[in-house]
Amino acid sequence: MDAPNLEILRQEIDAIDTELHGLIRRRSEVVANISSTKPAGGLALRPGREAQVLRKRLASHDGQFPAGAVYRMWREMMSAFTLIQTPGLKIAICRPTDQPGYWDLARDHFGCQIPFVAHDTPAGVLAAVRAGTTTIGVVPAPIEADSAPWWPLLAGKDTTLPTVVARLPFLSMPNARARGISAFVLARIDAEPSGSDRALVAIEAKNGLSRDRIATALAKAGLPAFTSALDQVLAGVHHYLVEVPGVIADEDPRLRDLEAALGLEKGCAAAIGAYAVPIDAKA
Ligand SMILES: C=C(O[C@@H]1C=C(C(=O)O)C=C[C@H]1O)C(=O)O
Repeated sequence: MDAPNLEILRQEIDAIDTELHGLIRRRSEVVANISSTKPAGGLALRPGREAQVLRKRLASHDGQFPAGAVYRMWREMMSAFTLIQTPGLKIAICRPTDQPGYWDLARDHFGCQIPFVAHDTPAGVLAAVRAGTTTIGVVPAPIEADSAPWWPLLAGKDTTLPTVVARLPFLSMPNARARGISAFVLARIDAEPSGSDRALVAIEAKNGLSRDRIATALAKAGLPAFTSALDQVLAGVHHYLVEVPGVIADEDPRLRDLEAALGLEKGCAAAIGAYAVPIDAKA
């Protein structure tokens, strides 16, 4: 068999690149049309839709080119399109100097175009997100050992409080620093369903609640069984973070039934957001 003609093959690559580039510019025009339907001055981010786009790409991918590279190309593209639609968009990241891994998580997700601002604490990120509508926050995922957890604060009623809208990594990257860590994305928009999601419910109680008691109350309220739960005692008050399948709006009447089933006052159970189940979590 004759050796492949490099000149011809490279001409083919050039033709493919021209086509790909043209498609990206065409996609940009479609995004501009979508953008014109969105309210001005807001955050043009649709995390549920983005998760659907990515799941579709990864489900239909095969061949030698790494799925992670496809994923990152789409993340770069979608983040640039979010930036084009959202003047003033910024990412506030909790990135203590000794934990660079969170920066990698945020960059793998939000790409290289959106300005990033580093903060030392989740409280700093939360303040930045609350200061305007176009700052998205990235904070470490909750852990039980945390002495100053950020998530109980999201249960408040203040309109500047953000919700959890995504969990990172959606797909982990092989060369990210500190693999195994996760982060939550906070934004001042409502969480939206992607088809496979986890809703976060924060519960505040004066007295401790057992996992069994919470499980029974969830069932009584017609809510799904929890997939994870963690607790924290802050200034003598017990806080629980319960994850259940789906997306729950804060006005969902099942939250009021949950409070009743737990013998708590109205407002003690709050939906604080939801995230698309990461690809990694299913593997
Ligand atoms: C294009 C949109 O805006 C953003 C960009 C997206 C994209 O580039 O595919 C998807 C969702 C949004 O975060 C949209 O809302 O569909």
